[in-house]
Amino acid sequence: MPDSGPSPLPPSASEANPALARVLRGPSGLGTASLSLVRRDELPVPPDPEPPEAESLTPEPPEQPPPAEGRPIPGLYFHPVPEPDPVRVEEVGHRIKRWAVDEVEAYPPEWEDQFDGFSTSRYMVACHPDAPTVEHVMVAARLMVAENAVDDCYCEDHGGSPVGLGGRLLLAHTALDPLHTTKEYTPDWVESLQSDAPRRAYRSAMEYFVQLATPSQADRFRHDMARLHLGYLAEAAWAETSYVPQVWEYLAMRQFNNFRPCPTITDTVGGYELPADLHAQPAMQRVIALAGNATTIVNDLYSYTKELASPGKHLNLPVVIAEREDVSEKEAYLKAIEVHNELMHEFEAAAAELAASFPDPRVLRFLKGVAVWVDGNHYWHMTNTYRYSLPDFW
Ligand SMILES: CC(C)=CCC/C(C)=C(\C)COP(=O)(O)OP(=O)(O)O
Ligand SMILES: [Mg+2]
Repeated sequence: MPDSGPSPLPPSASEANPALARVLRGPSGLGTASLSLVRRDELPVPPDPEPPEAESLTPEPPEQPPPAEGRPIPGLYFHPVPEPDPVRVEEVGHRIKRWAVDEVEAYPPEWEDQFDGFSTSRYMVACHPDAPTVEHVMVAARLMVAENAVDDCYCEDHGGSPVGLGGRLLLAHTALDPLHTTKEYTPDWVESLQSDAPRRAYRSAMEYFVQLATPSQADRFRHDMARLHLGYLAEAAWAETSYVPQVWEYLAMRQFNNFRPCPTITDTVGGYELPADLHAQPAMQRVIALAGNATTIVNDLYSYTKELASPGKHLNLPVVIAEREDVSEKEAYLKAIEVHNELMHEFEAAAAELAASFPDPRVLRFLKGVAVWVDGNHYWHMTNTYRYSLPDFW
């Protein structure tokens, strides 16, 4: 298996937990090379536009973009990641914009700044350093853009609303999980898939995804997307009645309205398969759920000020804790950090336990892929200063 760089854990944590360190290093030894089905491609380095001057023949080191900015939330438990490969970031950036603009018309020209500010390519390259080709990263990038188009256009920022959301989500879900019906009604359904940006994006992103995924990986993804849509519906139902859930109820909703569909495609994007019966093991399901929950509470923390500034009451963990536990905004935010940290520790403990008890190389590589996704997700939130800013609590 290609090593994707240094372990995302600081040495002390890896040393303290050899099973976890092994998970993060990934499988090695006889037979494990075949777990990567495709070799990682290298992008050609573009030629210099000007031939070098005679006096400047001393080779200059290649120019690197400055490291991304952003500061971590004080007290948050996370692992730093290496800066994502800049050549890949640029290439994925070009390709994803071409896809979004030309192939699926995912957004109107006036949203271009927001599309660029989202930095899909940096996000996905950071989360999938073991993808064997740029096209593998693109599969994750298209799905990410499509998922955000649905969230923005149906649920939130760009004209979304809780009213009628169930119908819209169900019809969009058929772009992932096709309708099988009579000849008379099929053309109407096919036409509907082109009728708005979320459906065009879902349909196209899924078409690319199934070309790389096995049938069981595609089915896993459909199931995770149904979970996500269920979470959106609970959030919308509470918004319609102005219900502020209890903290545990909020956490249950956020386990579904969750990043889960992103880390669970790590094997498809990595060019191998975690077989369905291993994916379905209860211990694996717990690891995946904890990883999804930690990554999603990271979003609640980094997007806190953005959501406070948005119209109406936007639920996130600090907001719900403040209201339901009758504490100040700052106390609630600090408690939400503790909730996140406990989820992260539980995730790592569960992953280490599973790795030790089930040292199948595909399980180890998948666990590593999920752990790297968790760290890349934190990196993206921390460095996305276009989108997020920290509250003034320290
Ligand atoms: C990419 C994907 C599967 C997203 C699904 C759920 C989702 C939109 C999030 C977990 C992000 O939460 P939120 O809607 O609060 O996003 P922002 O805070 O607006 O970035
Ligand atoms: Mg948020």
